[in-house]
Amino acid sequence: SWRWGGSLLSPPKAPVGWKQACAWGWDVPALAGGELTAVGPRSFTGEDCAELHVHGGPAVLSGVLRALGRLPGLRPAEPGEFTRRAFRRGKLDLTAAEGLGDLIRAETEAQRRQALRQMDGELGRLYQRWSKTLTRALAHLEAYIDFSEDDNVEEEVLSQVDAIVRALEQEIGAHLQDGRRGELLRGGVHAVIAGPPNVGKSSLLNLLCQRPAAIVSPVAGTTRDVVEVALNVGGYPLVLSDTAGLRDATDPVEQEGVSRARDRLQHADLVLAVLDAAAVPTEPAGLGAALGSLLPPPAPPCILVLNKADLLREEGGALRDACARGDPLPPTTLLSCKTGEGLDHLLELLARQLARLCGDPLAGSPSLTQSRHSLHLGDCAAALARYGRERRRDLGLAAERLRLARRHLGRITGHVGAEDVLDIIFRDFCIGK
Ligand SMILES: Nc1nc2c(ncn2[C@@H]2O[C@H](COP(=O)(O)OP(=O)(O)OP(=O)(O)O)[C@@H](O)[C@H]2O)c(=O)[nH]1
Ligand SMILES: [Mg+2]
Repeated sequence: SWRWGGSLLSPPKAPVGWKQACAWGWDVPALAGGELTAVGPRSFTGEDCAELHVHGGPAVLSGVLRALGRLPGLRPAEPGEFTRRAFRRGKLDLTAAEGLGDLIRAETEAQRRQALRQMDGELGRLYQRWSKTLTRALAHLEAYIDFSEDDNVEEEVLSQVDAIVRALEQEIGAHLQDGRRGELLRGGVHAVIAGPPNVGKSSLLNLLCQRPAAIVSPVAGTTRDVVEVALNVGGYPLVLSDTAGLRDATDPVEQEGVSRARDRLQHADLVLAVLDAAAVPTEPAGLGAALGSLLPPPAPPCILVLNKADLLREEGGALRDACARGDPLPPTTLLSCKTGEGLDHLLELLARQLARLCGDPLAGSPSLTQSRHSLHLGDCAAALARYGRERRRDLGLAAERLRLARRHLGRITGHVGAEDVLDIIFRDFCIGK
């Protein structure tokens, strides 16, 4: 196959070899004005590949592509075709392919690290290990079913299988309950700026993204639509939404804005609750009550921002003490969107919360990164739980549960037929990879 910069030209049935190209008398190096590398089976796809290294100007690229396209049997690659071929030849499993897709799309350092780890196959190896454990348990169970009557297989084999399945069920359960760390890091933490009208929510959004993304005005009820920006805070991806001020609005358009704000709050991973520093109680209990009336429990993780600190007079000292004391408050900071005072502290609190939500992508066992994985793992855990229930009644049925659990694991890594997901996964790749 021919690999050309960002795209692949390859006939599906009759790969064009280097010798064939030479037989056509096609002087590739001269055409490309650069070097040609033919790689053996140790290439990305596992196939013989040729890479043309040429100058990257658009005219040169389209000229070479046009020339290649005129050769019989050559065609541009489908999106993700390289990776699909690598998968078909067993060079990588589905989780690694997904990791590669994430790596291509990674926008922050932490995302890059997580994707790289997945692409290296760590997540795939974890699921493979579980799959092997299940295969072993299943083999023992089947041996018991087939041979226990001849007394060749001891009764205790059954309790060993039970113990293996229970341990695996627990391990999968713990993996599933990781607070969606991997998914949050992959898709970005969705944080919502919420608070009463006119406290400086839109000013805060603009300050954090360093541009006038949202309209700011002294009129209470200015923001109605949700304004969303994507940010990189300390290497972690943050999707920040500015929302309408929460109040019992009479204007129907503002009412719709408030309803959208509440909807966003319900799905938020993190809330930046903004209050006017000059209009809040100065002791922690009173502050906690003000926050509680804004965000009734169960509230998502939150940072309390007391804005307009530049307008504070003598009450500033007491508020500063309250912020430093914390408990019973969430992480709290004084801020002035006008002067920038307190911004460093807010960014520090934000980075800390993001690190807590997303975790260290390099620490511990690799995180679950896709809802596709959690779906299959959930089904796998459910099958293991049913094994526990059915095992005393019907060993044959219990064995079938283990087979089913193993199939679900196999669908994550692609070792069991997963044709329907293949199209979706590889379609999402950039052309040529
Ligand atoms: N002095 C002072 N004024 C501020 C500060 N932050 C915002 N303001 C002013 O407060 C007013 C309201 O600011 P916005 O950012 O529009 O407030 P909001 O919370 O988005 O308001 P709504 O969209 O109406 O809910 C504007 O006049 C801002 O200039 C601050 O830190 N200090
Ligand atoms: Mg606003």
